[in-house]
Amino acid sequence: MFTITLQQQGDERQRAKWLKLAENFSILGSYLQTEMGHVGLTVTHGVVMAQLYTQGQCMGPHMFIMQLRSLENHKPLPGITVGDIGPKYGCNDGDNGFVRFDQVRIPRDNMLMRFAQVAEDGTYSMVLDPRLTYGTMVNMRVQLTERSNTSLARAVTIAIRYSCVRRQSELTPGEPEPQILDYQTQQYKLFPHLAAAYGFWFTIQNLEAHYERVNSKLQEGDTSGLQELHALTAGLKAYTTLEAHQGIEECRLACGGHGYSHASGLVYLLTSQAVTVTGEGETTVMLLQLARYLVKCYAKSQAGAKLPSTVSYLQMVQSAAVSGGTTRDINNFDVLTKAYQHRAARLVKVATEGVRFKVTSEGQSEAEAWNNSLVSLVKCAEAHSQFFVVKTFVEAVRTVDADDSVRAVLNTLCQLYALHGICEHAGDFLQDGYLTGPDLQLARSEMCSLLSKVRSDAVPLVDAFDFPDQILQSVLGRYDGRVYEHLYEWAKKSPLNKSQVHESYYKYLQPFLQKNRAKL
Ligand SMILES: CCCCCCC/C=C/C(=O)SCCNC(=O)CCNC(=O)[C@H](O)C(C)(C)COP(=O)(O)OP(=O)(O)OC[C@H]1O[C@@H](n2cnc3c(N)ncnc32)[C@H](O)[C@@H]1OP(=O)(O)O
Ligand SMILES: Cc1cc2nc3c(=O)[nH]c(=O)nc-3n(C[C@H](O)[C@H](O)[C@H](O)COP(=O)(O)OP(=O)(O)OC[C@H]3O[C@@H](n4cnc5c(N)ncnc54)[C@H](O)[C@@H]3O)c2cc1C
Repeated sequence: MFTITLQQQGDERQRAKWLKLAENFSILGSYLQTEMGHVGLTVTHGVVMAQLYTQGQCMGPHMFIMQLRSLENHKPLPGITVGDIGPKYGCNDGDNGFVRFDQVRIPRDNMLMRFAQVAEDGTYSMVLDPRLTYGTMVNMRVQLTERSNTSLARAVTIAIRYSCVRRQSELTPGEPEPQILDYQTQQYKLFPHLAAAYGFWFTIQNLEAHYERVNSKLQEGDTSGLQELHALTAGLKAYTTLEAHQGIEECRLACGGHGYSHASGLVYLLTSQAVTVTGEGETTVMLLQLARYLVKCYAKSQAGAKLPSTVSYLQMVQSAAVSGGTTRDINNFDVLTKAYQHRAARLVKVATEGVRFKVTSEGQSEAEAWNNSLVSLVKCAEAHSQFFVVKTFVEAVRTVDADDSVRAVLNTLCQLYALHGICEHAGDFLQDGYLTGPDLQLARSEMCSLLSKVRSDAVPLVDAFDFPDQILQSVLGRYDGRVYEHLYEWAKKSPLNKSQVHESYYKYLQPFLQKNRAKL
């Protein structure tokens, strides 16, 4: 973060001034908060998040428009050093840069003053909640959740289509090689991600509606929903971006050797997904923002306060003895939702009590206790986010406007998503005896039955995402399935194939080979 000292001048007609310039592209902007921003070669201006000092006091982070380059010749302005940061893991079409400010002064007018203002005499005043300054990040986190799901859906489309084209080995001796999608392991790799893509889609509808509700209240000056929204978006951003990233990598691996080629389209998807895991708030940092909120809410509920809707379940932490102990209908949506609710509530309780115990019984400071509880805090935030997805998915398949056959397929996907999560995080559900060993055994075998149920609908389910080939950009995931002809065509386009004998042969290989042969 940067530190800005304001020069006292300017007025408040900011929107009229800046929006006019931005909207007709007279200036190009970047967001400069953390240590890698889009400022390299293109932009003329940046919105800098910096500590505001006025009348000798630090008022915390605020946003300022900084002109970085001359509008005449694009050269950096005095005191500003700006440039490109060099090649990255992905997103190399993005213009990420570095910038350094040395004794740069800006007019007071350049401070974005919607939520907090500095008067000409330096007096600071705050409108509404200072945390509104972070609002852009909330919006971007909703967008990244949406974007991640699109990327995951693209990856499963590619991998499932290719798995119907690719035939390998013998399933039944003497029979033709099966499509690799008929192998249970291939289904186990791909179908939970297909289910997640559908579950996340419904979750995003819910999240966007929640965002719109809070945002319209904010327009009226009501900030009461801000913290719940921030926590929810931070958690879902962290959870879905990472799940999508891991899902895309699994899809890539499931395509064997061709998954390693750029022709698959999966390499691009993977590297561009990686930025969503880190950008706009790194996963652990985001989960800890949510955990902070969950811990506060749990404490409030213990004191008898009513909680907002997405965390109201924390008021009902059950003991396993009340609810667990018998084998149950593990496919039932109520059973599944309650299991996830119990897991999340229990892990929030464990994390909160862990922090408290360290302070009260071990004499640790609040900060030490928090740091020594980070692993369980992250875990409870993950569990909360996954519970939100399961609950939303279940509600959506129960209420979706669809005919019975479509609803049946969605039911199967929802059960698969929830059962797969239980098998993956079995320890969380078993630890306090809420689910039992026999429950888990049943969950695993039901999950495997669901895999073969999804098999017959897998291709229509990915076709329903409706990605045209031009968007999918994948030889493996072509709608017409003509993978091998087009892999050959794709390979032929490599610049190294322009001539039958590459120029490097004459320059390096021929002399090398001739020298060796002469020694024989
Ligand atoms: C082509 C692919 C597309 C991908 C593009 C990717 C491009 C990437 C762009 C970027 O990355 S832009 C930079 C984005 N930067 C971040 O996301 C930083 C992440 N860090 C945070 O968000 C931190 O929380 C913070 C905002 C830096 C604040 O940290 P700090 O330690 O100062 O404050 P805290 O003590 O954690 O929180 C104080 C208070 O504020 C509340 N809060 C925090 N964030 C928000 C928010 N977004 N909305 C509302 N409220 C927020 C937090 O809950 C605390 O509240 P209380 O507990 O005190 O009530
Ligand atoms: C391609 C790309 C584009 C970007 N574009 C922009 C942009 O346009 N504008 C902009 O402002 N920024 C941009 N960023 C920066 C991005 O916002 C940050 O990289 C991101 O928020 C993570 O912060 P960091 O890099 O400081 O990581 P760090 O915070 O240094 O994280 C490194 C490690 O430390 C851990 N860690 C950090 N803090 C804590 C904590 N409190 N508790 C526990 N563990 C912690 C993290 O979990 C992580 O494991 C971009 C990043 C990328 C990759």
